Amino acid sequence: MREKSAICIAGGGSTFTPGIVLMLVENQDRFPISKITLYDNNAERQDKLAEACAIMLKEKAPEIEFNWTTDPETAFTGIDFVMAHIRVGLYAMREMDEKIPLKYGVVGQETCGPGGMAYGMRSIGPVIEILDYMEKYSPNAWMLNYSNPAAIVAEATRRLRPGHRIINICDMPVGLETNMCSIIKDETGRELTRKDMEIRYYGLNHFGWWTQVQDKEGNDLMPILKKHISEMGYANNSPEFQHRDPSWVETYTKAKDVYALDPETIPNTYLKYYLYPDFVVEHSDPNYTRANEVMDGREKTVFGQAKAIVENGTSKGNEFAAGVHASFIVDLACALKFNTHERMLLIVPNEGAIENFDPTAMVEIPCLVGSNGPEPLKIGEIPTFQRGLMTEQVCVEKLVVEAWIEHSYQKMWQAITLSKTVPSGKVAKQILDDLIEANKDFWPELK
Ligand SMILES: NC(=O)c1ccc[n+]([C@@H]2O[C@H](COP(=O)([O-])OP(=O)(O)OC[C@H]3O[C@@H](n4cnc5c(N)ncnc54)[C@H](O)[C@@H]3O)[C@@H](O)[C@H]2O)c1
Ligand SMILES: O=P(O)(O)OC[C@H]1O[C@H](O[C@H]2[C@H](O)[C@@H](O)[C@@H](O)O[C@@H]2CO)[C@H](O)[C@@H](O)[C@@H]1O
Ligand SMILES: [Mn+2]
Repeated sequence: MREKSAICIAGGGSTFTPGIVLMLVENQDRFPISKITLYDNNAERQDKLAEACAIMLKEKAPEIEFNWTTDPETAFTGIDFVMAHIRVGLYAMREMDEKIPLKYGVVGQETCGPGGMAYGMRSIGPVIEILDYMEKYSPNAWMLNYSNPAAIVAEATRRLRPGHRIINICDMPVGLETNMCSIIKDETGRELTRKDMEIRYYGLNHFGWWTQVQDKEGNDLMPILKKHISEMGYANNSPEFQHRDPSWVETYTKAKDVYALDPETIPNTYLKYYLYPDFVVEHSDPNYTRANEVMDGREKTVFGQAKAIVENGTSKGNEFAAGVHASFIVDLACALKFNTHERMLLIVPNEGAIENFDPTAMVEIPCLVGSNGPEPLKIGEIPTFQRGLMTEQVCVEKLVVEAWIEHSYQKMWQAITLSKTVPSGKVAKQILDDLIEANKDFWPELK
C-alpha cells in the first residue's frame, strides 16, 4: 500500500485547477491522496471552482478530504506538495502586459518580452510569500511551481530562497512532444505517446531546442519531425490541434520559420517572439490580444462548466478536462514521493550541465527525479547561435530580478532594452514608464 500525500493547490481559482484535481483523482492507484486543499487570495473566484470540485470529488473519490480556504495557516499546514499556479493581477493585468508594448510596436506577450518582465515583477513577491508559508507550516513540503513567468520566478527563488524545496516547471515541452506524436502518426501511421520517446533538450524556459527525439528502441525520429516541421511547423491532423485557438495555430505553424534558422535542432514555439518579433507585431491586434481570447474562451468554458455542475448538483454531463499540463505535475509529485527516477524536463540551476554557459543560470534541461529532487543530466557544449541568444535572454531575466530586489528603475530599463524584442532604449523607456503606472498596485516602487 503506497503512502498517501496531502496536496495544496495554490491559485485554487485557476482555470487549470479542475484539471489537476481530476488528474489527481484518476491517478489514485500510483499516487494516492489523503487530502486536497485549494488556496487563493480571491475567495469569490476560488469558491466557484471549489464548489464544483467538491461535487466531483464526492462522486469520484469520496475518501479524499477536500477543503478550500484563503487562510495560509489552514492551507499550508500538514501538506506534502504545493502545486502552485497563481496569476498575480489576474487576466486584467495580463491584458496590460500585452497591450502596453504593442502600443509601441513591440511584442505583447504573457511571458516573453516586456510583458513577461512586467508579470515577473508582480509574481516574485507572492511566490516567495507562499514559499515562506510553507517553510513555516510544512517545512518538508515541495513546491511544484507552474506560476509564470517561470524563468523569472525560478531566478528569483534561486537568489532569494536558495536551497528551498521548489521546482519550477513548464508544460510547453511536454505539450509539444505530444504534438510530435501526432506528427509521427500523420507521417507514418505509427501511434506513440510522449512517454514512448527519449528526448534531449536544452535552453531557458520558453526558449529551448530539442537535439534528440528517439523511440525506446533507439530509432531516430528527428528526420520525420524535421521534414514535417520544415513544411508546416507543428500543425497536424489531431483533434487537439484542430480545436486550438487561432493564436496558438499561428504559433504552432510559425515554428516552420523558427526551425529554418537552425535545421540541426527542433525549436520551442515561443522562440518566434524573439526571432520574428516583426511578424508577431504585424499579426497582433492591439485591441484584442491573447488575454481577451482566454477570457472569452478557456475562462468562460471552465467557469461555465463549474456553474453547471453546481446548479445540477452533479459533475455527470459536465466533465472537466485533464491533459498533459495536469499529468506532468502529477508525474513530478509521484517521482519525488516514490523515488521513480523518471526523466523530466525541469527548470534547474545550470551548475555546469551546459558546459559553455553561465553556471548560475536557471536552465530547462532533462533531469532524473527521485526523493532527493532533480538530478540534471549533462548537456555538454552548445553551439554559438543558441549560446548567444540564451546569454542575452538570461541576462534580461537576471536584470529583472535585480531590479525587483534593488527597486532599481535603471536595471529594469536595462532589462527591457536588452530584450531581443525591443528596438531601442528610447522605446524601452516609454514602455517601462507605462508599465510602472499600470503596475503601481503590484511592483515595488522603482527609484
Ligand atoms: N509554467 C507553465 O508552463 C504554465 C502553463 C499554464 C499556465 N501557467 C500559469 O499558471 C497560472 C494560472 O493560469 P490561469 O490562466 O489559470 O490563471 P487564473 O487567473 O485563472 O488563475 C490564477 C489564480 O491565482 C490566484 N492568485 C493570484 N495571486 C495570488 C496569490 N498571491 N496567492 C494565491 N492566489 C493568487 C488568482 O486569484 C486566480 O484565482 C499563470 O501564472 C499561468 O501563466 C503556467
Ligand atoms: O495563452 P494561454 O493562457 O492559453 O497559454 C499560455 C501558456 O502557454 C503554454 O502552455 C500551453 C501548452 O504549451 C499547451 O501545450 C497546452 O497544454 O496549453 C498550455 C496552456 O494553454 C506555456 O507553457 C505556459 O507557460 C503559458 O502560460
Ligand atoms: Mn510554460
